[in-house]
Amino acid sequence: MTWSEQAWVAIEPIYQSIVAMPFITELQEGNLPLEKFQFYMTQDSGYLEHFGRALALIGARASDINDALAFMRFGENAIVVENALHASYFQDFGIVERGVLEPACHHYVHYLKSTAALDAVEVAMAAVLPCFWIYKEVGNYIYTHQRAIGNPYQRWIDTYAGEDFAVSVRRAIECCNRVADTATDYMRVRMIDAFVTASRLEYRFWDSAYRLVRWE
Ligand SMILES: Cc1ncc(CO)c(N)n1
Ligand SMILES: Cc1ncsc1CCO
Repeated sequence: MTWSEQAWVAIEPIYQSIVAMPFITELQEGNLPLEKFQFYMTQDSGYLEHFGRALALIGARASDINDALAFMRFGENAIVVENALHASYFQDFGIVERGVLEPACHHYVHYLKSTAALDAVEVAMAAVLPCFWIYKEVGNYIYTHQRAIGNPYQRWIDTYAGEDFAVSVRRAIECCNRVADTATDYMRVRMIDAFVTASRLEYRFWDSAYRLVRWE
């Protein structure tokens, strides 16, 4: 099994709980309450900025120059997507400002930034992979299962189900497999652990948006 196949097996139960969660089923049906989507959008805007910074840092630390270039571009794209959210989705969904990073988002971005800064670069690549891969799978899942016509969240679905995003996802998976190929068994295990941790934080991110979890 390749590293990525092994990693996906490790998170399959988490992925199955993600596609079953009300945030996702209601997004798919187009009946997710606006307030929950607005909460998600503001948090995701903060997420994408910090995620972009973490990706650029991984790029700076990558051993292979092509991996460095790939991750710097991912970082750039994440910030471009953030800017697009601000320019259009915020207006479309009546969001005035981003506000603070609430607990789930705060936890996730700081996990990614500290891993990118202080852990082995292979582990950092594995930690950011769920952000690519799970979104792709969820985007595809919603796209193939949706029945609603005129879904207000269609643009979100199209972004992650689209081919541009798929290209980045394949590239990120390929980087992880390549670094895993020459890594020690111990490093490969730490990469899996990081992949699992980030997948749990993906679950939390949606769950907290659904429940509107804010700082006390
Ligand atoms: C929380 C989260 N994870 C992954 C992505 C994919 O970019 C996103 N936009 N938000
Ligand atoms: C993973 C990811 N999410 C938004 S942009 C980006 C990098 C894709 O190039």
